[in-house]
Amino acid sequence: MSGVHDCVIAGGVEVMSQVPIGSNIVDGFKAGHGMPMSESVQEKYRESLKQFEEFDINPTQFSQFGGAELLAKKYGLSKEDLDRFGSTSHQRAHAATKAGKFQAEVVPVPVKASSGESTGMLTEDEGVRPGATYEATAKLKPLYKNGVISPANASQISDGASALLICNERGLERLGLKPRARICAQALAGDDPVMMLEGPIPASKTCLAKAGLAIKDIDLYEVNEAFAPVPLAWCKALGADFERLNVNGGAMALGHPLGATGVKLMTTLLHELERRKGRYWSQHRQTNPHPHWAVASRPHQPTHPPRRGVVISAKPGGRSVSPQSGVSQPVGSRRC
Ligand SMILES: CC(=O)SCCNC(=O)CCNC(=O)[C@H](O)C(C)(C)COP(=O)(O)OP(=O)(O)OC[C@H]1O[C@@H](n2cnc3c(N)ncnc32)[C@H](O)[C@@H]1OP(=O)(O)O
Repeated sequence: MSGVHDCVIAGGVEVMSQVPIGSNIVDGFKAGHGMPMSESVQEKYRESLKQFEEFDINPTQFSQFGGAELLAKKYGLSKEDLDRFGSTSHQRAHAATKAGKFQAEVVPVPVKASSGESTGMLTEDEGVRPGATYEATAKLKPLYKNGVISPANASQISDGASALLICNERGLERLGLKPRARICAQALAGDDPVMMLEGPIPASKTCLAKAGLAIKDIDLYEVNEAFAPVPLAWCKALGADFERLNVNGGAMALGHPLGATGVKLMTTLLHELERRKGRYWSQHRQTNPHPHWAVASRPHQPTHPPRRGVVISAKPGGRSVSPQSGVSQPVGSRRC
């Protein structure tokens, strides 16, 4: 809001089935606008990009898939670690769906067949595999030579939408609303653009310092499962408790409709924290090509439950190639 607006609707709509990740790069290239990774940028990171050779990944490109492989290697995460987490994500998402935990936060979507005929309402996220087991995920081959990333430990390509109203005190007064949560601190961090997926770690450390909190103070955390190594590396680096991480499953099961994911995570966290009568939650995601973001919040008095759309699984149509840049904010200290 940056001191400009009193009320802001944050959210996003993503139709990855029609507009795959990286489409703007592909279309821009076809239109003669070149590629985002110029030769000078590639030259700057030439030595670092050589790390991709081990996985037979084109070393002239910055790839999130490559970044996920590098992250797993750096944090000593095996394919078994990632696959176990992948199946846990499905099991947790299935248990939460079955228990009706998402009902209050999901806006059912009317569905039409391609013939135009109405086929009813879609009320649940589509990507969850009720019978997911480690044994089944372990059978999937890695996408790259010497790699550990497979479809079962990467986020799903999905369609989805979400929205959230954020106000300052004046905005709340004007609209006559009681808030459900207060944002205590936020942080952005830029990080290694080749590894690229490690950014939630410095962003989280800055955010905790700004909030005057330690990781042990946080009751629940959501770290986006863009790829399984992202939350697992984050957990190791922060000394966080796995049992408080993505407790209702994450993007490996529920999908990652890019522009909608941030608000979806916040909505799910708020509902779960209220159920548990917890105090603080934190949320982290890598937002290539933007800086990585972390936010610590705590609940306020509940009024109207926030809602989100269902996440609809879709077949992938493209691969992503994203650079990432950004700045770290200065660390101030404030107790929430
Ligand atoms: C900034 C950021 O946030 S970065 C993150 C951005 N997001 C991304 O980049 C998306 C990453 N994910 C992807 O690109 C895709 O999901 C991929 C490439 C990993 C996989 O794509 P696909 O191969 O089309 O996936 P698909 O869903 O068909 O699964 C492949 C196979 O694995 C099987 N499978 C997938 N998950 C599981 C599972 N948990 N258990 C058992 N089998 C599984 C599928 O059934 C399928 O089997 P089949 O070939 O016999 O039908």
